[in-house]
Amino acid sequence: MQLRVVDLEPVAAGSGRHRRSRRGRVHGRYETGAIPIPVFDTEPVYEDAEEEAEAKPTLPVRDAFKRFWPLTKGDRRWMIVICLCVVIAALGETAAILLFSDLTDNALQTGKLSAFWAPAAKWLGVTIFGAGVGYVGNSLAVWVAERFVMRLRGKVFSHIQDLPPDFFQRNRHGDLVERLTGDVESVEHMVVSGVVGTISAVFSVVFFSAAALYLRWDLALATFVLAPLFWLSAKLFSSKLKDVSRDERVADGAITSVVEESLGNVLLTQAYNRKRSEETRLRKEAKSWLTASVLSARLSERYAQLVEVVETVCVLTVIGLGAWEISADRMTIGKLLAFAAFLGYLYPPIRSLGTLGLTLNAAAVSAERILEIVDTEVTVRDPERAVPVPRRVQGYVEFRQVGFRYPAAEKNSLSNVSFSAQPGELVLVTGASGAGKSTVSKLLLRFYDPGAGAISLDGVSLSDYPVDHLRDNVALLPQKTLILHDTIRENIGCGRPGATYEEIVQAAIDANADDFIMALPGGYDTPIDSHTAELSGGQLQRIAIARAMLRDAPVLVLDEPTTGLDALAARRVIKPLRRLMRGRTTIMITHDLNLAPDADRILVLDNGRLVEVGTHEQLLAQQGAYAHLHHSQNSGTAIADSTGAFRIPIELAAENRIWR
Ligand SMILES: Nc1ncnc2c1ncn2[C@@H]1O[C@H](COP(=O)(O)OP(=O)(O)OP(=O)(O)O)[C@@H](O)[C@H]1O
Repeated sequence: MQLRVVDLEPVAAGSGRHRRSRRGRVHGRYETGAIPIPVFDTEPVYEDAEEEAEAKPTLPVRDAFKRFWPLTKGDRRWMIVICLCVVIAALGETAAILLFSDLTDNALQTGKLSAFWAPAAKWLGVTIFGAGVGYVGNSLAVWVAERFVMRLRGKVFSHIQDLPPDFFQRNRHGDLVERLTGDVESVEHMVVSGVVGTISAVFSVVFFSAAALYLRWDLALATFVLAPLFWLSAKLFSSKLKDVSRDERVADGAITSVVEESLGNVLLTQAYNRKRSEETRLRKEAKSWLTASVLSARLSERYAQLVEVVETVCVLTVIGLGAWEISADRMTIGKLLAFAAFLGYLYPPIRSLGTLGLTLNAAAVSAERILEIVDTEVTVRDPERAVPVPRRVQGYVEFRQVGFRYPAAEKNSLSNVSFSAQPGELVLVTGASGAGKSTVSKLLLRFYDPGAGAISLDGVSLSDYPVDHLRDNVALLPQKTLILHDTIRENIGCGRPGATYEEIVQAAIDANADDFIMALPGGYDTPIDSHTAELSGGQLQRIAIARAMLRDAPVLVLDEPTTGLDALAARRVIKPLRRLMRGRTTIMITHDLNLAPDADRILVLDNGRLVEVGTHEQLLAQQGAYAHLHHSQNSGTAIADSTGAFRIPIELAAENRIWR
């Protein structure tokens, strides 16, 4: 009938990848091996060792608790039920021990079997009842704790998806994953398990102390005097364990980083014969990890053994005192055994309460890390009051004196940019690397709102469109081909949820993708991802084009659609792209001036300013920035783009007029 619902001891060592979940864990009756390693195992895996060593929670535990407590709404009644189960189970255990004492004194000592049955039946009854209560309480505790984790993770996940692109540039993905997993669980240790566990520990201590006092108040007082020894042991080891466990986590994080980076750069490693140096890097980090984890294990073991010794000292002291009392005929053997049993129950919750502060501090660090996400403001929201907007826009785009600066940037990325695109027009935005081209696309998709000026679609400010509605009307084909880890069918189908199989196939046919998809053994049901070996970069791009076809948005934003493709692959992509652009307003961000003659208008950006506007012929005639860019490509003086790739000279494509 054990019901120590929650482990109050600090989270076990190891980073998220090596963490052992301790939620819902039930204390063992005489458990001394639960090693309270005071680890803040929720700090960023990727931070510098020095930085990490200094990380301390600056958020008071009480404030952290207040921020997350509202998430228990709806489950608080269950938490009360769990606490009731805890109280009943503690009472049951107390009763069982008293019955055991009764049984020993009345049945065993008197040697009459008839004296056995009544207390034995009561003891069995109490145990069965307690087992039922324990089962209900423990199951409920795990259920409530998991629901809290699910709710908190869902909330943070939902918020994170609305955050602007610069948030993801500032935070490493591995660290965000860690916050959504390990940190969320750590907060649960404070809010749900923490509350239930504290109540559980307090009631256990009260009942077992009361029973011990009832049995023998003088022996009970001796027990209480010895209890601080547990607290002293925890204190003796806590700071050392904290430091060494942090080192372990830092090393663990470093290993993860090396592996992640190495796998991500495997081509570089192989092409430049860096295998040895990568292995050396891993070995170096693995050595630090080994040292730290062995040290941590040794310290933990020493702590566990010390607690064993302390507990044995306490039990022996009490038994010694008891033996003295028995020899003087002031105590029965049954009472002494019952008393020793109470000690076995009493010390674990005392130990838990002693290390409560460490658990809460660890959770407060996690809470801080989660709040950093939750408190990051979503920069774009739906309009507060509904404005009538067309369901499907015509595609008239206008930028009016738009200025924009990224959060925390020192200078504007766009200044005073004005242009317009009529429905069905192709507007090409070009300029040197860093000129602000991609920023135009981010503002059009409303990842950010402009700091100055206005952007409108069909004459309605973008901020007056509900965000989802706007993005239904403006489709983005980004520079990096975005491929889901799913089947080809799903990858195309996500362009328009609910699209039929026939519509998906038609989109693939229009994107010149059907042939190579059907040549795959699994056809449209072939699972793919962005590193899939069966498909080339150009083929993946055509799947992305098919997705955009299916989306059928009146406005299209193409961000460097041929970047990363060789001339042949680029040529294969261009036909379907032209099909996609037909009848839609297209804003094409590109360095590649091969595409310029097709454009109705070309915008040349320089340092965030619009320096030239016109058709290909007009701008060439002007002999300005555009003519210079064009000349660079045309003369073979290849210019490097943001990715360091060099553009093909314009003659290459001009031979075939691939855009025509
Ligand atoms: N998240 C950001 N925070 C601060 N500055 C940024 C951010 N993103 C971009 N910038 C800056 O804004 C300017 C314009 O960037 P943008 O990506 O629009 O240029 P681009 O013309 O598309 O460049 P490229 O051709 O290299 O992709 C650059 O100076 C860039 O450093």
